[in-house]
Amino acid sequence: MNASLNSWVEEIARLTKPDSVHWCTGSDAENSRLIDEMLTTGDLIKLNPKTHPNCYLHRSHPSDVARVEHLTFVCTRNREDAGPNNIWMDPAEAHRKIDALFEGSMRGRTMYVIPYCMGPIESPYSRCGVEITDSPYVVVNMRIMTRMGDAALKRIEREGKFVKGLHSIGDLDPERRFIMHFPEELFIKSVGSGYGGNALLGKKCHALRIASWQARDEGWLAEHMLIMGIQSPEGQTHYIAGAFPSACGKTNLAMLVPPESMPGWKIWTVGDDICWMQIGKDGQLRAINPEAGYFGVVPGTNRKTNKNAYDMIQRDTIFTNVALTADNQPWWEGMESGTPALDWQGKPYSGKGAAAHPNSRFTVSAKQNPIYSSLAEAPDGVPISAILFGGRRREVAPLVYEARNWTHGVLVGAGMASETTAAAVGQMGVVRRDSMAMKPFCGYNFGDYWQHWLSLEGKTSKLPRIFHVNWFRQDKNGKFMWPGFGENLRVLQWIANRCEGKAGATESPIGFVPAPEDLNLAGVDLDKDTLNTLLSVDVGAWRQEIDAISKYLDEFKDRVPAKLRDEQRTVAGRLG
Ligand SMILES: Nc1nc2c(ncn2[C@@H]2O[C@H](COP(=O)(O)OP(=O)(O)OP(=O)(O)O)[C@@H](O)[C@H]2O)c(=O)[nH]1
Ligand SMILES: O=C([O-])CC(=O)C(=O)O
Ligand SMILES: [Mn+2]
Repeated sequence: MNASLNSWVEEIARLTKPDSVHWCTGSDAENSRLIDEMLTTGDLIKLNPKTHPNCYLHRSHPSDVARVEHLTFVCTRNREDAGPNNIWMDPAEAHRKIDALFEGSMRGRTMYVIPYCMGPIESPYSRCGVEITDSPYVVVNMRIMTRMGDAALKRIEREGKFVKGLHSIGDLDPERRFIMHFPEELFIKSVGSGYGGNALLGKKCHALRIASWQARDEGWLAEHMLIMGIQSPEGQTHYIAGAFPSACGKTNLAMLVPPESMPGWKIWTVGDDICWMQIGKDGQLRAINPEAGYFGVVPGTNRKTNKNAYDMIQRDTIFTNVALTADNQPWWEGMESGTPALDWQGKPYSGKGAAAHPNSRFTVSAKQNPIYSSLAEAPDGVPISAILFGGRRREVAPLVYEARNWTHGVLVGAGMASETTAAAVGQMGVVRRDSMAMKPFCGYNFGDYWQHWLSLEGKTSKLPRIFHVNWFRQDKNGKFMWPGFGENLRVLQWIANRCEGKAGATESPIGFVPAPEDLNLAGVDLDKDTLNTLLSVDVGAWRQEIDAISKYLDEFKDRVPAKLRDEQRTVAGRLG
């Protein structure tokens, strides 16, 4: 047994005073026992076993349904290292403040010790952690989302190094809720929330906030990206990584079903949320998915929009905050069948408002995905041909454009903006800058992060091409102009062809945009005017956009790389 791990666990037990300590093995028997206990306490509700075998519903506290960015801290010795993109607290003060809430917080409860590995156990790109929690819901979710238990513990004992995560649900009072990160200590402390992004510490806290810090030090990237393979009818596969903000389409794109009018195309999912990339021995940027499951947005999922996701959540799935039908089946908005009887809080559904919470989620093993890539567990990951940046923009951003080069692509990512969603507490639908979809997740100063991205160019000549996409442009009536979902493959086809030098494009001040004839639109229902709008670059609007990006960069003062500043001026110059 690893001595430092042991003494840390003992120290935490002295602080939190649980009734008992349980080291999780990850076994089926352990999982069944925890589920049975939660059925007894009411933490889980068994769903209809005829329609949804081994499926459970968890209802979280109504004040605890999403990530809480205003309560999420990055605690570095030097304030500037956390940057204006994070809320900072002095590490000593943060420890003091949060430890007071951990004092005796596990009294009457079991303390679970969860050794986990982010990434395939055998991959040199993977990293391990140990989460201590008093929530059995966290344990059963971590078992799906990570490689948890004995195999991870073995790797931790071998390596000696691991990220520490301490979590307690506390009393769920938002006044006593904090998600704190100590990147210099590889330590996470989270109290007062049981919601996924705040409580499954392997996910956002470790695999993004702490890992982004480690990645900068070690020369790799930890990103909020999906990873997918697109196979052409000729059998050529390109792997693409895509950064879209929370609830902006990563899961759906990663599991895309090709439209009937594109026979022979195949899609393979590698990951739907987090992507770790390193420059491989071959000079290619290679990606692994550090997760083992999906913690996905439920509303909107149906047989037409995302058949792969819909099919896989019919069994062995944990649902959080969905509605229920009269015969105990899960129900949500956009499901397109069935009727809700109880809303997500378990109250009789009144017919007013949403029955399922807009940020209700499913937790399911990646192994249940019918198109899970055969290379998803490859220790060396997959080679990335293209990186996509995208967001929800009802205006301004065209359907797709390609950056001129790496530096321009980094500016495109840095300047990204998107409308806020239900994935985090706060106002919805407000456009905000969300660099590389990492605004809530980068564990250090964005200025340094952009510099890190720029620096990759000096390390290999085989970097992927960079594109920006937007499926969310709206017409005057607020209707999405692009059909989205499976039809997004048409844009991916153009992107794959660009990577092979096979597709045409028109040069615009913001980059290369396809002309209508450059896209394969056979079989898609889209009128000419709509298509022209989707592919147009409104120079006036873009002048305002680049001004806004310039002001945004100003916030990062002297940490903004000069090269990024120059690039922004070049684009401004092109816009006139
Ligand atoms: N109109 C339209 N909606 C989409 C499209 N793709 C996804 N959505 C909707 O956007 C919402 C969120 O999509 P997800 O794919 O779950 O988002 P995500 O980026 O994986 O989100 P996180 O898990 O929060 O990081 C769902 O309600 C989808 O139905 C699209 O191409 N067009
Ligand atoms: O973190 C979560 O709980 C879910 C998620 O993927 C996100 O918000 O981006
Ligand atoms: Mn996410």
